[in-house]
Amino acid sequence: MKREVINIIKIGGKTIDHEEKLDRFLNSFSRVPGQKILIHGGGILANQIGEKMGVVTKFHEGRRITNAETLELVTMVYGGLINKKIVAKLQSQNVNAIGLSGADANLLTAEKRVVKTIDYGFAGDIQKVNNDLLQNLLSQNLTPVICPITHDGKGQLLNTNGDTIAMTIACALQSQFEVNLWLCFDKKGVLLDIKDEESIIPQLNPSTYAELLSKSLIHEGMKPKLENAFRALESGVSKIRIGSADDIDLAIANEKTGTLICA
Ligand SMILES: Nc1ncnc2c1ncn2[C@@H]1O[C@H](COP(=O)(O)OP(=O)(O)O)[C@@H](O)[C@H]1O
Ligand SMILES: CC(=O)N[C@@H](CCC(=O)OP(=O)(O)O)C(=O)O
Repeated sequence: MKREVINIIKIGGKTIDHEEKLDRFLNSFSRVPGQKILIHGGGILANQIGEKMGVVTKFHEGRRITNAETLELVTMVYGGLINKKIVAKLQSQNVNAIGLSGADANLLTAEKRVVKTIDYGFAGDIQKVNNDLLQNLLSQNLTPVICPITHDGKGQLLNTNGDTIAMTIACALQSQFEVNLWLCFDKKGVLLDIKDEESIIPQLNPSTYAELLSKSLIHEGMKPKLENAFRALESGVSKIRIGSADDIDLAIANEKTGTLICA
């Protein structure tokens, strides 16, 4: 039986931070046909508001080290300001969006990350996705808009990378849907030379990815993005692309755009 297509799209901080870019993207998103889910980050705005509040956070390999104060900041910024702003903008485009964190209706249960080498603080690794909830919302024509805050089921909120949330939801839904996962960011794709915006790599497979890593051509936020993209591929997600939020129209129209992640 042919499975229904679902588009799972993630946008990052540099789109959210730019009002015009965000509006342009949401306009395109509102035209994406069929079932869809939007996952957003917001790292840049969290940094900016944090600076005003005197909360400065550190990163390790593209992931935020989240102490108690930072957790309060990101909960307010991701779960409050950004999530509600996006939902309101989508409502104005006649998309019946519903804003959620991982704690809402137990959408995403996570465990505090424990690694020997570094203390990430209140960073969460996702354990479980509430598939039934997502299916339920989608069947009522609601469009989930998910922020990068999860919970441990014992009252503790956790901060989880937005790309990781998109990947995990894509993997969880791929047994029921034909999943298209789009990780959108500020460049037109994964670049061979970060200084050359046109040096887009059209396709990446595990061996070309390993080569880029060995040549140190993947830095900062691109690391978790690609780690997540390849994990989705291993789990059988059918189509994964990394590209610009400006090109989502092209991507949905099946035009070749950005970087395709393939086996
Ligand atoms: N090879 C690469 N190709 C493209 N971008 C890269 C590459 N290596 C590092 N980057 C950086 O990764 C950034 C994307 O990560 P990030 O800022 O975390 O995105 P987002 O917030 O949208 O998830 C790009 O803006 C770029 O500065
Ligand atoms: C643990 C962790 O790193 N969480 C991320 C969540 C936000 C995010 O993913 O934002 P972008 O998509 O804009 O980068 C953070 O706080 O930066």
